Parts: sequence; structure tokens; C-alpha cells
Amino acid sequence: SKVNVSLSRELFTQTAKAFPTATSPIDNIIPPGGVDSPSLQDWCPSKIFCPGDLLQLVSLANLWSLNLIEDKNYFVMKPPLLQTSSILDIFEAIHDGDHAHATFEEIMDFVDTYFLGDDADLEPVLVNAFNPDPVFLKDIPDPLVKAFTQAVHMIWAQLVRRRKEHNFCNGLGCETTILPLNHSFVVPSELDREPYYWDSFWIMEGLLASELFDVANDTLQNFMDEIEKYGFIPNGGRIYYLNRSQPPLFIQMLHRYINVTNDKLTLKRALPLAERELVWWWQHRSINVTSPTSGQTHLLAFYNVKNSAPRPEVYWSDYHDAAALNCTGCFVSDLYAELASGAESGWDRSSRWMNGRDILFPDVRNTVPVDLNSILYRNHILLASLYPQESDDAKRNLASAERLRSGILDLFWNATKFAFYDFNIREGRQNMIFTAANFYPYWSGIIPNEVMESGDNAWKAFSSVNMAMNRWNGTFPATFVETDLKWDGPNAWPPHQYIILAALRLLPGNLTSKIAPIPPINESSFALIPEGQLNKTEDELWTEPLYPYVRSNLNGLGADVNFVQEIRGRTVLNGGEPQGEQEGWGDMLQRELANRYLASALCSWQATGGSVPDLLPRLSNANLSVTQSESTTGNIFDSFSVLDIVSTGKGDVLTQASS
Ligand SMILES: OC[C@H]1O[C@H](O[C@H]2O[C@H](CO)[C@@H](O)[C@H](O)[C@H]2O)[C@H](O)[C@@H](O)[C@@H]1O
Repeated sequence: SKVNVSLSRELFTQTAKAFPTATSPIDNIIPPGGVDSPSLQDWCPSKIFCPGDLLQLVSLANLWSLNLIEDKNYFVMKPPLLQTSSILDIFEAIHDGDHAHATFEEIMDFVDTYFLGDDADLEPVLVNAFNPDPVFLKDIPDPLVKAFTQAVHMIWAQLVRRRKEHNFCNGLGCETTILPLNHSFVVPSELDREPYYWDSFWIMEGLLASELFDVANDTLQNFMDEIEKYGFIPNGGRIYYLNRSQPPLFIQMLHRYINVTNDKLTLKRALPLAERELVWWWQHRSINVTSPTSGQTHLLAFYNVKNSAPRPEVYWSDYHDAAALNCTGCFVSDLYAELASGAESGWDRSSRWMNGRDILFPDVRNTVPVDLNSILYRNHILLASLYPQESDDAKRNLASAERLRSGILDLFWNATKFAFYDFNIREGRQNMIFTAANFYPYWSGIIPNEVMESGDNAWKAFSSVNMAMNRWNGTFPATFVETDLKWDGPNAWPPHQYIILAALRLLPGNLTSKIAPIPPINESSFALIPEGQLNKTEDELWTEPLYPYVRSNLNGLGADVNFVQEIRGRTVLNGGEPQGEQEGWGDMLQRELANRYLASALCSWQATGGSVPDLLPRLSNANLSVTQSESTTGNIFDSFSVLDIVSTGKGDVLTQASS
């Protein structure tokens, strides 16, 4: 899938064109039950954009299905031209009120005539004092890497928006789905045209490096306004996200921002609001879990959204998933709650949430996630550090962190497999699905005693990263399970690479300073991973495509296609140059993973038309036609494939200039 990231000002007047033009009644395509009204959601009162008859009819007509890449419902981004009561009257009259037999054309006419282009409620913001050459670029020695990084830096200018006062109803006020945000914000991509909560953590890192301090401050101010108004930070900046949050990274953004800017005024406003956000998580998203090993009960956090209708932004696909549900004793409303809870986790669709259930019916609300609790642990630690050292507030946060730390180690850590797993509440045990979330505790500063004991043990905990580098061409996958879902392998996501790099960096040097072990003769890097850690046998893992129709071996030395025989175990292809003969494995894995990430971002950009004068020529049209990129100038994708560094991840993947 692909979308050109070179946005232009035209974007703001651009409308997703409706399709098809058929005059057939829409009931031809609606699965059984399609004419039933969805259950209304008290947290989402709009009669146009929240689950209800109007949204259902327009969404199920699926007007945008063919000319856009994924299942996003562009209708919910279109401000109406009339006040709600008039829109509802006109809607009632469609096909003389016999909506079940309405035609595509009638629905399309309704949308095209009475609604504006998607995003008409947003406007671009010109970034003041944009520095095309920020200091961090000076530290990049390689000219090509530097030029590519600068090209990415330049994309900021196209991603900053603000809410536009919507005054198309003669001053009487029409509805719009964008939340009343008072400050500018950065949208993550050309398709996700509102601020997103957890994306903003990485956006903040980028803004600070790019010296866009005002935009960084605006990002925090919007979040603080949201905490004041709603008590929490919603998943995204639209009304249909008001029933859920996303991984709570506000405190981490704040901490980073304060460290860089020392902005005392913002800190003063932020501290009570940061506390308030944490209270929301502990009041609304916590559960007592008893450890099967220690017998102790811990208060931990989980994702748990109240929702009993399709998510407005992906109404069609949620509705169809529910219609396809074939189980006895399960309820469609439960599925809708699960899908919304998955979205709250940031990993909206993933086999991580299967918990032994059917892949189509996630079990998010019975899963206590290791990453969420690690984030909250780190939040308490960082928040404590923002108060005076010996203050009660600092001590209170440190005590909360300590309680969480003991819960994380007790429930998620598996000392036999040297890995962290999510905890399945229904079955009262770890779920044994190895995912990139395993690395969050290290990033948050939690290192189990067994890992601290020796360098050999620490290696066991990170040996899967070594295997990924040796076995595949790309970075580290979301999970080791292959599905068509976005947050599964072989998709690899930038946030996970960031977390793994940070986790490696935080390991004490004495644990990581030895050179990496090498596999026993004729075996692959898989042999260095503790038995059962991945919950997969070696031949169940993906093999790297080498030439057309030729793949690497399922197991043994031939599976490690990137292993360089002459310097066994010391380097992998596309992993950069080792820092001397004695480079420790901690530095080695960081170097390899960072180089692989860069290779994935740069090569997929080049494969979709990216070029740098004198350094990286534009590919020929014949080459670009392979990815249908003859008219694009380079895409920055939001996920990659571990098997192919020139490719985006599969599933409903969008471009995401901020990652
Ligand atoms: O596809 C519908 C879902 O879209 C969002 O999720 C994805 O994009 C977000 C923005 O980049 C990202 O934060 C998230 O991790 C992605 O899975 C949205 O957050 C979901 O709520 C929504 O249902």
C-alpha cells in the first residue's frame, strides 16, 4: 500500500471522491442485520457522526472503498453545510424514508451536496522560524544519511495544523468532529488527519530535535486542555475517540520537553494535570491480579473500553467483522468493546490479543499488558523527578512506581524463558505470545535480577534481536505470528525499534561488553535463544526471500542469510561497520538495529520515488512502476517488513511522516 507523503496545500481542499456511481440499492451489499439500528453510545452524542441510523447508512454504502487504501471512513471528517436538524430532515427523506432500499447514488448525493471536503475543519499552520539546518544534522557524518534526514526534517512544515473555525451555517454553528483544540498540532500522516496520543511521543522527540519548540509546547498545551476538560487524553482529536485513550505517554513527553527547554511555566501548569491523568488510569483502567507464583495481588493497568457499536472511523470493517462472527455464546457488543480496547492499546489489530481465542475476536480486556504497565512505571519515576527531590509528591510517585515494579516482575517476567509476557486474566497465567512489548520493562528501567546476574543471562534476554538481524533483512517484528493484521509480523513498527534501542542502551555496560556469542557449528542464531522463548520452532519462522522463488533455509546456518561467515557473529549485512575487533554485543545490536531501521526508511523512500541530487538518483520509471510510484517523490511509511527493506508493512498501513 502506498500514499505519497509530499503533501501540498491543496490537501486542505481535497475531498476523498465517492465511489461507485451505481444506482443499485445498497441493501445488496449489506450483510444480514444491516438495517438494524446500531446501539447508541452515550459518550458520543452526535446524531450525524456517532453510531446511529445516519452514520450506519452512509458508512455501509462504503463510498470510499476503491479509491483509498484502507477502510477508513472519510465521512466522519466531513463537516456538514447545514445545521444538524436540517441534515437529519434531509437524511430522513432519502428514498422516501425507505433507507433499506436507498441507492448508492442517493447516499452519495446526500454526502456530496450537504457535506464539505474531509478536513475542511482544519487548516495548515505556517511554522515560524523553521530552521532547515538544525544542530542535530551537523552530527551526521554520512552525506547521504544526512541528506535523507534533512528531507524528513523538511516534512514537518506540511504536518502542522490547527482547528479552523467552522462557520459555514451562517454563523449558526454546524457540527464538526474535530475536538475543540486551542493550539496547533501535528498530524501523523496524510491519512490520519488529527492529533494522536501515543504518536505524539515520537513526534515530540522529532520536534525537539528539529528545534520546533513552539509546536512542541502547543502539543503539550492541547493535551493539558484535554485532561482539564475530559479528565484524560483521548485516543485522537475527534469526538469519536472520546471513549478511550492510548498508551499514556504524556508525562514522558513533558519530561523530555522540560529537559530540553527548562520551561518552568509549562511545568507549573502540567504537574497537577499529569497527576490527574494518572488518577484516570488508576480509576478507570486498573484491575487487581493475583500472581499464580507468589500468591500476591497487584493493582495493574489494562485496556478496557466501554463500547457497543462499530468504531465510527472504521465503521464498515467493524460492522462486517461482527456480521462474520460465528460463535455461540458470544455477543457482537463484546466484539465492539474488544475492537475499541485494541485501538486504545495502540496495537489496534494483533494476534497478541488472541489469548487463545479466535483471531477475529480479540481478548484485549482479559489481557494485562506488559508495555502499558511499564509505561506507567516510568511515568511515576519521571514525574517524581520533576518535583523537588525530597518532596512528598516525589516520594508518593516513587512508592507507586515501586509497587508497579514488583507487580511487573511478579506477573510478566518469566525467568525460565528470559522474557516478559502479557498476563491472561481469564486463565490466570502468562499468555506466552512473544512480542516487541517484551522490551518495554528494560526501557522503563526494570531489569530482572536474573538478567543482572551475568552477561550471559542478559544476552539470553536480547538474543531474539540478534536472530532477527541475522535471519531477516529488516528490523524487529511486532510479533512472531504471521497474520494480515497490522500489528503482527512480519510487520515491523518504528516505535518498537526505538524501545529496543533504548532498552539496549540502558543495560549496564558490564553486562553487554563481551563480543557476541556465535551459534554452535551448523546451527543458526536461533540456537542462541532460550528454549521456548518465542513459542515457535525454528522452522515455523519466516524465511528470507533471496531470489524470485528462492527462500533461505528453514533452519540451520542457511537460515541466517545475513550472517557474515568470515567474521562469524560479528556483523550482519546492512548493519553498519563494527566498532573495532572487540565491540561488545550491546553496541553491536544497537548499531545493527539502527542501521537496519535507517535502511528500511531510506530504501522504501527511494523505492517510491525519493532521491537526493548528486547522491541518490531517482529510480527509472520502469523500476518505480513496480510500486506504482512513477509520480511520487518518496513515501515515509509507518511500518516496514522484516523481510524486505524496500517495502511497507502489510495491512491497512498509512504513511506516517513523523515516525
Ligand atoms: O484504523 C483505525 C484506527 O486508526 C488509528 O490507529 C492507527 O493509527 C494511529 C495513528 O497513527 C496509531 O496511533 C495506531 O497505533 C494505529 O493502529 C486509531 O488510533 C485507532 O483508534 C483507530 O481505530
